[in-house]
Amino acid sequence: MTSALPPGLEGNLVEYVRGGEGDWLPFDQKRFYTNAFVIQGDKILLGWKKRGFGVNKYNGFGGKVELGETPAEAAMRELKEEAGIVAPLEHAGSLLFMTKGAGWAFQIEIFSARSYSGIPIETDEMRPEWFSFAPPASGVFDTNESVMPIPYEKMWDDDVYWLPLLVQGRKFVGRADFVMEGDEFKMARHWFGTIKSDH
Ligand SMILES: Nc1nc2c([nH]c(=O)n2[C@H]2C[C@H](O)[C@@H](COP(=O)(O)OP(=O)(O)OP(=O)(O)O)O2)c(=O)[nH]1
Repeated sequence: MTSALPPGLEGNLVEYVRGGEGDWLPFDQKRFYTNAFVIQGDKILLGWKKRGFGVNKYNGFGGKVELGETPAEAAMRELKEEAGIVAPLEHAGSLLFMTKGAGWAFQIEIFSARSYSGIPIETDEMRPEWFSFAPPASGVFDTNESVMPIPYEKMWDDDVYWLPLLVQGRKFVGRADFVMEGDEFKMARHWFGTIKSDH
């Protein structure tokens, strides 16, 4: 399917999902961030963000790319700083994330790994917790399950569109624009694609 890519995205992308309305938000520069997810069997490690941007949401581990670092180096550093573990991270996708009024965009390089060493620990920034991405044998999750399903309702609104691709090992590129509604960020428009050679 051919459709115009949102501003700021490029490459040989095939639309996977889009939604929302209104103009894409304008930006004049990108700032670079990382986010890393560790998978073990049918479980994924998320962290409950205890402070700062995205507080009180579950997310992968990540933050700003510092001067002189590559995104891959920053992703390794942040995973160690925020969860206390080391993992062979591989690039999984890219997300251009905008908030209304900022005037600049977050360029977030997303990484994943299927093994790790060390023991996940709670840090000042994150409380790590395992979640399941496989449906339980019964088809229904009950609250006595020791590992709960991925808590999309407590994550950024766009994650539900690309985290399943990450779990499947399919590379993705997307954009998500957010506006404030009361004291909450709400997604106003989004577009996600997969990379053509991936098909
Ligand atoms: N899953 C997901 N993560 C997002 C979205 N938007 C967004 O900024 N993030 C991530 C990218 C970064 O990992 C994190 C924001 O970085 P941060 O503010 O924690 O950066 P930092 O750790 O360097 O900050 P600090 O320690 O210097 O205070 O949130 C999103 O829509 N979905």
